[in-house]
Amino acid sequence: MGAPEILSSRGGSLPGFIHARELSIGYGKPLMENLDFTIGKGEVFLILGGSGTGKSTLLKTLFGRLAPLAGSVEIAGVGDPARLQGHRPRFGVSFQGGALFGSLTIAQNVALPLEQWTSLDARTIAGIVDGKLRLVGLEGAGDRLPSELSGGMQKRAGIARALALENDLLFLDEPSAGLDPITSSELDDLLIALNRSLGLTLVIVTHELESIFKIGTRAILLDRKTRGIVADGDPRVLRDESFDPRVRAFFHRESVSGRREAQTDSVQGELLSSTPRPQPAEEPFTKDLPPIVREDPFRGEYL
Ligand SMILES: Nc1ncnc2c1ncn2[C@@H]1O[C@H](COP(=O)(O)OP(=O)(O)OP(=O)(O)O)[C@@H](O)[C@H]1O
Repeated sequence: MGAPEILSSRGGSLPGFIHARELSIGYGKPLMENLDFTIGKGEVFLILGGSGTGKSTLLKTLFGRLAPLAGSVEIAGVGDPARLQGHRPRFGVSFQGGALFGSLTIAQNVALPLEQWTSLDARTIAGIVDGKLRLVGLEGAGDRLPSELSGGMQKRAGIARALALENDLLFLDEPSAGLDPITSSELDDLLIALNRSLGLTLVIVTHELESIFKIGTRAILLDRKTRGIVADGDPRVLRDESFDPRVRAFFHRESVSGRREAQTDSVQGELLSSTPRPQPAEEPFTKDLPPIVREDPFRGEYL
C-alpha cells in the first residue's frame, strides 16, 4: 500500500487527541490494514469512503466497541478503548438509528447516562437535562416520546444524550442519514456550533458531500482495494487539488475512470455506491440556535 496523499491545511496542526497506530480492522479478515493517523483536539474529523469499505467498522474500533485485529488506538493518553467498556464513558456516541428508548420521554433518555454514571440527585439531573435540550434546540420537548418527534429532532435528542456527561469527544455514524436536505443542513449547523462553542472534537462517518465540505476540517478517504487511506486532509483542499483519480472520483462524484456520474444518488463507481436518498421534509427547526455556554456547574463531578 502506498502512502496516503496528504493535502491538509489543518490536519496535524492541532494537539493529538486520538492516535491510531498500525491499526488493522475487520471481522476476522481485515477490511483495512496498517492505518496510522492522529486526530487533533477540536477537529471535525470525517471518515469517508464507498459503501462497505469499513467506515463504521473503523469508528467502532476507535471508540472501543470492536477490538483491533492488530495495532492500537489511544484516546487522550489512554490506550485500548475496549478496556473502558463498563466504565464511565469518556466520550459520546451517536449511531445510525438514534437508539433512543421508545418507551421513555426525551428528557428521560437524556437523563439515563447521568443516572447510570453519577450520584447526582434528581433535581440536579433535571437541570442538566434541560440545559442539554436547550443546547440542541429542543427546549420544551422533554416530555415527548421519541415517536412524537421528527427524524431531525430525534437526532438532536440523541446528540443531547451523547453530551449528557459533558464529554468533549463525540463519535457519530451517518448523523444525517434519512433526513431531508434542509433538516440535514440544520443538523450540520448544530454540529458546527457545538464544535466551535464547546471545542468538541467530532469524529463522523458520512458520505453527504454537502455536509463534508460544510463541517469537515479534516477527512480521511478509505479505499477498499488497497485496504488503506488514500487521502488525508482538508476536504475542500482534497476536492480542489488532488490528482488521484480515486480522490477525484469521491469528491466530484465521478467514476474512477474520470467520467462524471449522471445521478449523484445512484452512482455505481468503485467508491460511490451508497448515497442515501433524502426522506420527505420534516417539521422545520429554527435556524436560530440557542447560545451555547458551559452552563453546567456540576461538570467536575462526573468528568
Ligand atoms: N458484525 C459484522 N460481522 C461481519 N461482517 C460485518 C459486520 N459488520 C459489518 N460487516 C461487513 O464489513 C464490511 C464493512 O462494513 P461497514 O459497515 O464498516 O462499512 P461502511 O463503509 O460503513 O459501509 P456503509 O457506507 O454501507 O455503511 C461490509 O462488507 C459488512 O458487510
